[in-house]
Amino acid sequence: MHPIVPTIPVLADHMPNVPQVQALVSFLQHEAQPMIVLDPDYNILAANIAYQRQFGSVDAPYLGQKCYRISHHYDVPCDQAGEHCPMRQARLSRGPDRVLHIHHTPRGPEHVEVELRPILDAHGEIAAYVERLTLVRSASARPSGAGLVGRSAAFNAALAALQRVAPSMLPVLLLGESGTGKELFARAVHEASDRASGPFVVVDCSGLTETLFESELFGHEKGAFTGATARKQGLVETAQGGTLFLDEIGDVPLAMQVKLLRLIESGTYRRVGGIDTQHANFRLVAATHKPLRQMMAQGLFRPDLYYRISAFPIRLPALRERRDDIPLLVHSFLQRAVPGQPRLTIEPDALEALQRHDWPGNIRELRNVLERARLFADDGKIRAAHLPHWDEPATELAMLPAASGAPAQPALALPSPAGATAIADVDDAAAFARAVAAFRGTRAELAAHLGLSERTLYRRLKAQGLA
Ligand SMILES: Nc1ncnc2c1ncn2[C@@H]1O[C@H](COP(=O)(O)OP(=O)(O)OP(=O)(O)O)[C@@H](O)[C@H]1O
Repeated sequence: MHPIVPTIPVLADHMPNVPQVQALVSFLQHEAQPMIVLDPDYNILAANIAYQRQFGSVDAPYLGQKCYRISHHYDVPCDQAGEHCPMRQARLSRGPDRVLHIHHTPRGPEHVEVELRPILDAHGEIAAYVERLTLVRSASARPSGAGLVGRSAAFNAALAALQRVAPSMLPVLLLGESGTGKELFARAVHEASDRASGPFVVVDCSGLTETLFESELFGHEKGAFTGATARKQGLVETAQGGTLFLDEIGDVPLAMQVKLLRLIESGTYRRVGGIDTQHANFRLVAATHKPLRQMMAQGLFRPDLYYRISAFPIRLPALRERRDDIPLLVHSFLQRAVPGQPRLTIEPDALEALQRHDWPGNIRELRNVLERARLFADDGKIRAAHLPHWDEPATELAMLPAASGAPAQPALALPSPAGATAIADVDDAAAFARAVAAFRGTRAELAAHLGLSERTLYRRLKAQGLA
């Protein structure tokens, strides 16, 4: 029996009579990555086997179709629909262009990296284009039970930057408000890099004293200080061959910043109490919600360290800058069903209310609001009445769902007297202190209530002398 050799589908009538293009089409057949050949008028002339497998669909023939129809369901090229069109760019520069798009695929919308290269004929004219498509697995454009989700322009810009930098060894600096997903992004940088099979080590730089910071990071020798009964491996050593994520780098004490700089510049360090030089091997990702440039001007952050870590800054958008993503995030979180509890759905009025809110606590706050609403959704449907009353004056009671009109609610022992501060006010130090004083519950509950991470809450408490 002869094996069946699949042939590359080609739109023969439209194939340019250019030998290079024809040779290319047969060459592409054996490429592992999905590729198509386009004419200068956006028509798909040929597609390789990998493309057929990943993007082809029997119900939607693509040969002879416009690429923007197939990938975006648009009637006009991407640039006329408000998106970046790589063909337009490649035509202008006569060189390759790369862009991150969301494509319709047989599985639904997916993030795809598109690279387009023009093919020139003997006269130097563009005869065709080759488009290579790479599925981006770092984030989902559909509701997903885990990982990063998003598809708004602001999210896509951050994701495109992540895709660019991940394969390199450049340090990455993630900048964004609390709860915008800095840790999740850092993990995604690691997973999209060559070091994905190595360790991903998180160092929380906040709340660590100088001595603790040094021994946590570099480890210590036996007998280095009272209580050092054995040699301890530091986090830099744990991160060997992987990624070291320095979370809240803006909180590193000045005296430690110089040691951190030395580590990053020389790739070497010494254990506390040790004399041998150790060699580090990690990729650095750092994050902060603090204005590092401003801190630099105030003498609170070393410029040499700043320039070292900020080679590739990525700004993570606040949730209010990516409101289009709220339905997607909501459906993703509702998918993350609690074991033993039925899946929830959300009514349009609730979704609208969520899209109107400003989300000072960002995605973490959204998760918490949904977790709370879950407790009131007796019939499995989240309604606007199950959400906090953001329109009312900022009191703790306004954070409770309405008593009237809402379906019977459990008598939740939700903390707090009226007059305590709600989420929107926590940037104000006095209001924050009042909220803390008025709150009755655990630290974790207080953090959830304020839309802060426990770490951020701890930092704020310490900074204001309330810890
Ligand atoms: N794009 C996203 N898709 C899905 N979940 C997200 C996304 N971004 C953040 N989250 C979720 O939001 C929560 C907060 O994210 P994360 O801890 O990464 O934020 P952060 O910016 O590091 O916060 P902090 O600065 O307070 O530590 C987590 O539960 C995370 O899983």
